[in-house]
Amino acid sequence: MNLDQFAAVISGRLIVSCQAGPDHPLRDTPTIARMAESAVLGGACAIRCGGVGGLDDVRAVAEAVSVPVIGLTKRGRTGVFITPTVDDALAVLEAGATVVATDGTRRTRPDGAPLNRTIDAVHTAGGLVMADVSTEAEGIAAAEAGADLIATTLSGYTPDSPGRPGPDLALVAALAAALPSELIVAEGRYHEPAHVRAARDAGATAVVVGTAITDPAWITSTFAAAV
Ligand SMILES: CC(=O)N[C@H](C=O)[C@@H](O)[C@H](O)[C@H](O)COP(=O)(O)O
Repeated sequence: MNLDQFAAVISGRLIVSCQAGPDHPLRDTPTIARMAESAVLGGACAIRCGGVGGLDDVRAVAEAVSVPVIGLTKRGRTGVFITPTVDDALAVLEAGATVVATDGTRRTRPDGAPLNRTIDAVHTAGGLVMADVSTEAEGIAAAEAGADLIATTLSGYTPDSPGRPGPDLALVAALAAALPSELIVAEGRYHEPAHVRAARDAGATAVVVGTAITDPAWITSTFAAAV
């Protein structure tokens, strides 16, 4: 699938992130695949997956659903941890992803290669790249490096971006203004449909929702708190 085709699939649509942490009761590859199928039934145009479930999750989801998969692996939780090396990115593509999500910040990567090395390798292998950034400057640099999509995924999770309880709509608006011809994806702490609408109004091409759809423990806690 080329970039124009992928853009047509996701424009104005919801992407669902199907992941579960290492100690979560749903941390099981077939369960993640069924979660992805359920998300597609509900209207997800693409599935983001992998994470600590790694390549097994990417493979299983790509087999289970007909929509495109945005795949990633995670190495730890500090520094550059989302699909951090060229080899990781190629393995994600090989596992069946249409798009490889990778850290798009300007921090040193574990293999020492600059971001554009990963982007070029994925492009050569026929894939697309989503750069997960935390600031406007990182998004601009990632676009210059050739990333196909710029996502706000890492806002609140790097030393350069303050933590916050809700989504970073200001970053969505800043990226959309600075990069009018790029695909801007809003991701990170979109917990309500109103947040998703606000991201679209701020200029996001598409919005990724994870926890609020796929983590029953988190969902239960929001109801439990209201009792
Ligand atoms: C920072 C990081 O590691 N984010 C990860 C990226 O894949 C996932 O753990 C998030 O669940 C995903 O970004 C969706 O966000 P939320 O679950 O907040 O809707």
